[in-house]
Amino acid sequence: MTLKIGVIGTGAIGQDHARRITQSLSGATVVAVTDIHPQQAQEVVQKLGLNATVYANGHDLIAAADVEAVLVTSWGPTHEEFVLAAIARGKPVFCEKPLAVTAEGCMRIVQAEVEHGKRLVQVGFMRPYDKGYRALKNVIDSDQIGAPLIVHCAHRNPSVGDGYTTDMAITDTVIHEIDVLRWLLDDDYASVQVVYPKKTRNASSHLADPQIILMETAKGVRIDVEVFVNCQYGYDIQCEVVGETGIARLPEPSAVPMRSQARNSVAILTDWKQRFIDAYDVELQGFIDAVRQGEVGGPSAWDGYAAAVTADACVLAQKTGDIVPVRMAPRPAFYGR
Ligand SMILES: NC(=O)C1=CN([C@@H]2O[C@H](COP(=O)(O)OP(=O)(O)OC[C@H]3O[C@@H](n4cnc5c(N)ncnc54)[C@H](O)[C@@H]3O)[C@@H](O)[C@H]2O)C=CC1
Ligand SMILES: O=C1[C@H](O)[C@H](O)[C@@H](O)[C@H](O)[C@H]1O
Repeated sequence: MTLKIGVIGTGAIGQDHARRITQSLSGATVVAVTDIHPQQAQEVVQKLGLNATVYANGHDLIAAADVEAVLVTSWGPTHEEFVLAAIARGKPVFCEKPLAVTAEGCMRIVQAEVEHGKRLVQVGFMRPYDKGYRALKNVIDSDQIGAPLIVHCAHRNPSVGDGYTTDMAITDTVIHEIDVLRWLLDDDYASVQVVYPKKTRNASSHLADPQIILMETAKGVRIDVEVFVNCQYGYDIQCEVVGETGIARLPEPSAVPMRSQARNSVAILTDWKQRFIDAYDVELQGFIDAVRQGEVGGPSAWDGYAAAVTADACVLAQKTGDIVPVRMAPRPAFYGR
C-alpha cells in the first residue's frame, strides 16, 4: 500500500521533500500538510497538485487517522515536540536536522523511542547517502590510505541572512560535518575547540565569520572544519582525509569543464538543495521503503543526540575559547554497539 505522509513545515526543505515524494520517489503520497503560515501551506498543495488536507497545527496532523508517517521540516526549536508526539502515537517520523536544539531534548526523544520499544525516528542527516561521501568511506574502510590521522573540512555558503547567528554556524551548519565524520571515521568525539580567523567584511556585524572548529576524536584523529557562510563564490563542501599511507578527498560534484572567453573553468554550485539532491532522494526513499516494511533505519535518534552533544560543546567552546570535552551518556543497547 502507498504510504500516507504528513508534512509539518512547508518552507524550503518541506516543499523540496514534498516535491520529491510526489514527483521523484515511489511508494508514498503526501496526504496532509501544516504550517504556521496556512496560506503558504495551501499554496504548496496547489503548486504541487497534492491531494492533501491542510491542518491547523502539527499535533492535529500527527493525530489524523490517514497520516501513517510524519515529516518534520519546521524550524529546529519545534522538532522535539513533534517527534515526541509522533512517537506517542507510534507513527514513524523523519525529522530534519537538528533532531532537537539541545542534547537534553534529543535524550528525551531517545528515551521515548527506547520506551516505545521499536525504532520510529530517522534524522535528516543526508550526507552518509551522498555518493561522494560513500566513495570516500569505501577508500578508508578498504584500507587504501591506512588509518585516518587528520581530516580537513570546509563548509562554505555564498551568504546568509541577518538572522543567522554565530551559534547557528554550529547548530545549523557544521552539524552536518559533526554527523558525517562520526559515520565516515566510525568514531566519536573527545573534545572540541573554536578559533576565529580575521572576520570577513561580508558578514553581519553580530556574526563571527569564518570560524574554525577543531575536534579530536576518541581514536585520536584531529579534525579542522572551516565554516565560512559568507564566502560569496558558492556552496562549497570539502573533506580531505589524511591517512598513514595516503590522502583521500571528497569528490567534487560533476560539472562540465569549459574553455571559453579565454578562460578554463568548472562551475561551482551555489545551492545546498542541488549539491545533495541525490542524497536527499536516497535518504527519503529509504525512509519510505523501510516504513512500508514495518521498520525504520538510517541516522537514528542516538545519532541526533551524539551530534547535539558535540554541537553543545562547540557552542560552549565558541563562548569560552577553551578546549571543551564532549561527554556522551552511555549508548543504549537498543541502538546497537
Ligand atoms: N538536511 C538539510 O540539508 C537541510 C535541513 N534543513 C532543516 O530543515 C528545517 C527547516 O529548514 P528550512 O526549510 O530551511 O526553513 P524554512 O524557514 O524555509 O521553513 C520552515 C517552515 O516551518 C514553518 N514552521 C515553523 N514553526 C512551525 C510550527 N510550529 N508548525 C508548523 N510549521 C512551522 C515555518 O513557517 C516555515 O514555513 C530546519 O530544521 C533546518 O535545519 C534545512 C535546510 C537543509
Ligand atoms: O542544513 C543546511 C544546509 O544543508 C546547508 O548544508 C547548510 O549550509 C545550511 O546552513 C543548513 O541549513
